Amino acid sequence: MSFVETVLQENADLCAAIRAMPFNRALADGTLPTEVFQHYIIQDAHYLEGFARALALAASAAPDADAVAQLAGSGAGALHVERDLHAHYMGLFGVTAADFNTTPPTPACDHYTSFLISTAATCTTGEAVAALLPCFWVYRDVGHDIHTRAAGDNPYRAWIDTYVSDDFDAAVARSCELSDRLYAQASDTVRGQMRAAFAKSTLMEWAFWDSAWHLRGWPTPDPTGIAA
Ligand SMILES: Cc1ncc(C[n+]2csc(CCO)c2C)c(N)n1
Repeated sequence: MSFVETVLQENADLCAAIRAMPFNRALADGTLPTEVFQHYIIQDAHYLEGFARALALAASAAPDADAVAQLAGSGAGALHVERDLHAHYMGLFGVTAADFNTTPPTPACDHYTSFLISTAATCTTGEAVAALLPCFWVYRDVGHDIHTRAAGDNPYRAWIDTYVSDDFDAAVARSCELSDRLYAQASDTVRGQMRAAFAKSTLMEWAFWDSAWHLRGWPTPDPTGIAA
């Protein structure tokens, strides 16, 4: 079995749980509370920067020119496409540059981007590419699922349409092909590491939406609870 076939089978329940999340149900029927989307879009802009950094790092260590071109191009492409989407929605939902600049990444966002960056910096290209793949795969999966159910006047229509476009499908296919190619060339040890990296990032995709739905930030220690 190819890498993609293997990990989709191994993570089928998790992917189904992601499609069923309240955040994604509310996105599909257009009832996602404004406050939740504002929180999400700021965190997603932070995520995107970390994701692009991880791709650039992975590109620098890739085993051949085709992989370097794909990873470096994908990082630049991601920043262009998703930044436009964020700018559109930040404008629509009244999120200002000051709001973004004064809102740090949440634990869910920070953990996910830190994982991607450290994997790209310290592990094999196979592992890095496997860690980066759920970003593409999960959004394609959720995008198609929501698209079939979403109402025409849904305020999140532009968001949904981005992830069912032919361009996005082609980008997902290229990421799957690179993962399959590196998996086919990898040792059993690296293959296991690639499957684990994919599962971990998929779980962090779940955690990212869960955190946004609950408007989670950093815990704030109670100074009165500190022993004298
Ligand atoms: C937490 C989180 N995960 C994945 C994506 C989707 N995404 C971000 S960059 C990129 C590559 C090309 O557009 C894709 C698919 C997101 N927005 N937020």
